[in-house]
Amino acid sequence: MQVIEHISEILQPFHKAVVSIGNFDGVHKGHTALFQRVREKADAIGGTAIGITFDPHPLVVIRPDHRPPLITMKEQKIELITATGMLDVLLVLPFDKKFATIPAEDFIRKFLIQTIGMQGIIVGPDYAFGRNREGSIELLERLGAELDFDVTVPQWITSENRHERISSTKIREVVALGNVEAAVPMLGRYYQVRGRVESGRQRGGRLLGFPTANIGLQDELCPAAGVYAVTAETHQGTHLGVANIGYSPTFDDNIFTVEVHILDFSENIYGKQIRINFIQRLRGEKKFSGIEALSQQIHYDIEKAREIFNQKELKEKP
Ligand SMILES: Cc1cc2nc3c(=O)[nH]c(=O)nc-3n(C[C@H](O)[C@H](O)[C@H](O)COP(=O)(O)O)c2cc1C
Ligand SMILES: Nc1ncnc2c1ncn2[C@@H]1O[C@H](COP(=O)(O)OP(=O)(O)OP(=O)(O)O)[C@@H](O)[C@H]1O
Repeated sequence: MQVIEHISEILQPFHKAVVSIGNFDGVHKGHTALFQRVREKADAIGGTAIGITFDPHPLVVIRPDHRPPLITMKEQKIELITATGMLDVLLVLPFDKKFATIPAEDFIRKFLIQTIGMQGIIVGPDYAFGRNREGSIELLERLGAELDFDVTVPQWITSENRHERISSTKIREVVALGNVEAAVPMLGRYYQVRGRVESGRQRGGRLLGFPTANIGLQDELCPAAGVYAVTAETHQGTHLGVANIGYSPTFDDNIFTVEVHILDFSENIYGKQIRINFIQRLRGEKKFSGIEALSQQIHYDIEKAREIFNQKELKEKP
C-alpha cells in the first residue's frame, strides 16, 4: 500500500479510484468492513482502492477543547490500515484551518473528482464531511448523478455480542472506563498504547521488588486508573506483564503514571519504545498501609494475571 501524505505527491488522477473517507481512529471492525467493500468495488471495475484520512484529527483544529483522546496515533493507524491488506493507496491529508473552510462541494469536485479521479465512494450510513457537515450522503448522491460516480452506503457493522454499532466513540467510552475487554470485539485486537520508557521515581525495583517501565503517553486514550493484566512488546518480543495506571496513592507525590512490570524480564529499556496491550482490568488503585502490603498485593496481581494469560493461552503476541 502506498501512503501519500502531501497532495502535491499526486501527479495525476488514479485509475478508476474507489474511495472511503474518514478519521478511522482505531481502525475498528466497522472501518475494516468499509475497506473490504472498497476493495471489492475496485476489483469489480479494475480500479484503485483508496482510503482518505486526516492528520491531525479534525477536531484538534476545529474544536481543540473537544478533541477526543485518540485510540490510534498516526503511525499505528497507518500500520493497521496497511495490515488489512485491502487498500492500494492511503492518503493522509494534512488538516489545518484553511482545509477546514473548503466547502464540501468544492472538495468533491476539485479534490475527489479532478485530483483523485474518483468513480465510486463508500461511506457509512451517517457519514458527513467538510464544513458544517455539508458533505452528506444526499450531496454525494446528487453530485454522483451529475458527475457519474457511484455512492455505496453499506449497513452498520455491529459487534457480535453487542447490539449497537461499532464506533470510535464507543471504544473510547469503554476504554476510558477501564472496560478494556469490551473494546476487543470492536477492535478485533487488544487496546494498545505505545510510548517511550521514561525514568520513574526509582521506587519500584528498590523498594517494592517490582521494577516498572514508566511510559510517556502523548494524545492517546488512557484506560481508567487501575491495575491491568497486559502484554508488553519490546524490541525483544512480546512479554506478559502487569500495568498500573494512576497516582500510586500509597505514596504522597500525587504524580500520574502509566507503568508496567514486565514478568521474568530484567533488561534495561530506558529510552526504548514499547507497546502495551490491555487484556483485562484486575482492580482499582488502592492506598496501602505501607510498602509490604502493596508488595504483597502486587504478588497477588501477578498470580491473577498469570491465570488470565493461561486461560487465554496468551503466550504469544495477541
Ligand atoms: C501491578 C502493580 C500494581 C500497583 N498497585 C498500586 C496500588 O494499588 N496502589 C499504589 O499506591 N501503587 C500501586 N502500584 C504502584 C507502585 O506504587 C509503583 O510501582 C511504585 O511507586 C514505583 O514507582 P516508580 O516506577 O516511579 O519508581 C502498583 C504497581 C504495579 C506494578
Ligand atoms: N460500525 C460501522 N459500520 C459501518 N461503517 C462505519 C462504522 N463505523 C464507522 N463507519 C464509517 O466509517 C467511516 C469513517 O468514520 P469515522 O472515522 O467517523 O468513524 P466512527 O467510528 O463513526 O467515529 P466516531 O465515533 O468518532 O464518529 C464513515 O464512513 C463511517 O460512517
